[in-house]
Amino acid sequence: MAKHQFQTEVSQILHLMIHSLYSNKEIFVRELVSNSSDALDKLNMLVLTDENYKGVNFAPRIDIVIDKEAKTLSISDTGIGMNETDLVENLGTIAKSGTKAFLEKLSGDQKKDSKLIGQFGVGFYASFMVADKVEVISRKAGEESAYKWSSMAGSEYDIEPATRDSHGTTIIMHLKDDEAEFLETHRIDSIVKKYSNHIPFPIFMDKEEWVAPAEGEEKGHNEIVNKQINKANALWTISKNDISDEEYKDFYSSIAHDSSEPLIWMHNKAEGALEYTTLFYVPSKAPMDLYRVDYQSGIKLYINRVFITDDEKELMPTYLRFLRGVIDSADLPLNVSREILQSNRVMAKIKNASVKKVLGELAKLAENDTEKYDAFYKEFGNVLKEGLYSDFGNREKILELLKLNTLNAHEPVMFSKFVEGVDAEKKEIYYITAKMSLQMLKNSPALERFKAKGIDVLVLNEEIDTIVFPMVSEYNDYKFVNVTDAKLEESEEEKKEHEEKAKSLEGFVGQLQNALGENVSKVETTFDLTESAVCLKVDKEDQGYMMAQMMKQFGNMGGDFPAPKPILQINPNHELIKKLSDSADMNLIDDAAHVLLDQAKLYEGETLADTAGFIARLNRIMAKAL
Ligand SMILES: Nc1ncnc2c1ncn2[C@@H]1O[C@H](COP(=O)(O)OP(=O)(O)OP(=O)(O)O)[C@@H](O)[C@H]1O
Repeated sequence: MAKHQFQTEVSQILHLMIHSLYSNKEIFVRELVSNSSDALDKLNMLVLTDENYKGVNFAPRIDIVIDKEAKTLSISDTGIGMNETDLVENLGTIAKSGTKAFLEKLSGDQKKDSKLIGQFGVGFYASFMVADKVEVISRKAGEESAYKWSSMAGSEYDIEPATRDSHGTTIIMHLKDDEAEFLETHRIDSIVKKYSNHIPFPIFMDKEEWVAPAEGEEKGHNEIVNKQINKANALWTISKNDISDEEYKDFYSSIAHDSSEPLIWMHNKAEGALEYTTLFYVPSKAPMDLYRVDYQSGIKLYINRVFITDDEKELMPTYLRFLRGVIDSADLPLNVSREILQSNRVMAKIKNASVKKVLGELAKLAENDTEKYDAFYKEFGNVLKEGLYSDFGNREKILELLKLNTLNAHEPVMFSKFVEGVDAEKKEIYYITAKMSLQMLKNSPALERFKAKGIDVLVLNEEIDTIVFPMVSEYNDYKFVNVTDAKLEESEEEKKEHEEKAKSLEGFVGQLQNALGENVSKVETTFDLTESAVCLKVDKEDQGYMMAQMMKQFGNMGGDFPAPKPILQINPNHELIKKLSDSADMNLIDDAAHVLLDQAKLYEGETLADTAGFIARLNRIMAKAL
């Protein structure tokens, strides 16, 4: 017998299973049956596509055996099985790099919630919630030797040679004394029906059945019969009308390893030139790895009911990575490889049509059920926005699904609703974007001229907004215009008045410019402000700005690159500017120029490089006023 040490993360998970999790323990059955089903899926594919497995007998079944005397519950399958190396790699380590990070992030309450187990991908270890000792006897298809893995949790496990008549795996759980409920046939029967009714393979168990008295007999009797206890029909192959909501929800739980109800599902059968079925679910809560690069894909690909992969992120675009479900098509070759999948025309067509379908269903939801849509948007709205730059073809549809804050509205509004209010002749969608609080952004001086004219503006304050919206230039025949670039109409009279005023201030502008020197690219008058004295504008002709934009496109979001010099705009109608421009005190003008520039920077959410200088200048100005 060879002793092995668990990888540290496995020990931590086992500790969690044993000491913290106590709600909803029954899901260990779902996890083990799901592993068996995966093992059968894998063998099925190999037998159909790999010469080396041609001789292997594929007789798919899962057997559950209860032994009340020994207090054991066993789950067996005739799947691919594991050899010694597989046992070490699969049941002694955790391959997924995200798992440790999740573990560290879990709060105390979350640690007690076994709903999260599936998300860790630690399904097998759930057996230790109910068992103090677990044995796994397995033989890999096509190999002669069998092995027994056994562990009582803690930090180590054993592997020794064993015997098994044919390929497959048996998990034997020695149940803890207070887990006797899992030795009751009816309990296991109902758990299987709840979570595993629609896995595509039959599950058998001994059940006691009443046999009526035969002729000549007085009394009937109970008999033990080995029976199939699940329906074993792949749910997505059944007609929509024959599936109840409960069945849809239970199937979701079994494929997504999530015990919360899904928010919505979309079941679609395409017939015609291309035949395929899709069943997609939107979870009600974001999976924990949603924002990790190594997130797990939630879509399983089947070809004519034969499982192909659940590890292909290209099946659906990344901005829809929250979807869970199944794609099944009869029009793909069974021995499809990852490379073929990615360049396969049939797959591309299925993907395109599926994306359109999902976006369409989401649009319907937005229209018909605001409450549900809001729940969806809260969890996945920001992920959806990623599609604005990654899925050019569907940009319009994605925009229509967004719910955004605007200058004039108190609550986020649907983008299409916002567009209805946009000037139908000018067709310009104005937006402002910066990562800061919504209130602060709404107070930006750049919005003052829009406030004065009552024009609504999209106020986009999420980090993702600052990345994607500058790349969105159009929506149908509307143009996206950053507020700083917007040219709002002014009358001939206004124009003349502005020109005159600007001319009269030329000298003062020059003084400010001299005072500020290298700190600005220039100073100019603006009539766009109503309340503020000054504001900053980026100089798009500035080389530094162009460089920063280029860096952004190459993925370095501005990084260490020096910020381009701003233009300081002054409001000639502001009391302060009026008084200052009349002053002959050059020291005062010098101090005020710097304070005004710092003030404008603070409005932009920037921090000041020279706080002490700012305070000293401010104090000098105040002292003069006293
Ligand atoms: N019955 C089985 N037959 C063959 N291999 C199995 C079986 N049960 C588990 N395994 C192997 O052990 C690995 C670890 O199983 P575990 O349930 O911990 O995670 P997982 O199944 O990979 O993830 P998830 O539970 O999220 O689906 C599996 O990926 C599989 O390779």
